[in-house]
Amino acid sequence: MTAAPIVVFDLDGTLVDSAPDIRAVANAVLDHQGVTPPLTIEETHGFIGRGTPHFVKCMMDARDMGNDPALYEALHVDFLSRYPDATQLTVVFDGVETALHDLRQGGARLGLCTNKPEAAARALLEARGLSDAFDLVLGGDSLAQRKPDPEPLRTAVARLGGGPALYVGDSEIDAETAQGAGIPFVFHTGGYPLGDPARIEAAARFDEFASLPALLRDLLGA
Ligand SMILES: O=C(O)COP(=O)(O)O
Ligand SMILES: [Mg+2]
Repeated sequence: MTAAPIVVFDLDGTLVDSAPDIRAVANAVLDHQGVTPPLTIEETHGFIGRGTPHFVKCMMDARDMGNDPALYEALHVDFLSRYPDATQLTVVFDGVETALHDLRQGGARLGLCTNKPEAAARALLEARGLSDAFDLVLGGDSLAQRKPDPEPLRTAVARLGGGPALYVGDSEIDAETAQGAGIPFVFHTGGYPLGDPARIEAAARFDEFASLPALLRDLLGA
């Protein structure tokens, strides 16, 4: 019997538009320090993708807050403490639930491999009724390495039992991660790509979740 296919998803910008919640967390942290002006949504989009340590550094740079390690640490701790409660402004992209359901019905094992901290990722899945959709969740702080290091994706696939796998993401970080892990990358073009989307190499690209199950089945030859 051949192994059931594995599909691993990124979270922010791939399954959900979470930038408004991430922006709200950042602005609560800035406000607590008395720093203005708040981050714009465009700035927020540009800082998402490499996890919270990178986000907080970008935020400090953008508001000329210097690079004192103690201040960075305090801001990061504050950011992490607020993050799991920030779920109200996040919108699940149209068709995600149905696509995940279809894939499971077709026998796929589904994983989540995000740079969002695991507690915040699990809280968001819970708040949006998506917890049961995944057999495995790895966050940016679940392992010693985070994306674009391929280790979290490799680990996700191994823990899901190994075999044919695809990675679905929205940024050059995800493309690099998939390439490093030797897993075909499927590019959701409606997220936070960071670099020029035209330069992101992918086995396939999509912007409508309704088309995803058939696209993935084609790629998997299933
Ligand atoms: O938290 C981030 O910076 C990005 O999260 P993602 O890996 O789900 O896109
Ligand atoms: Mg993403």
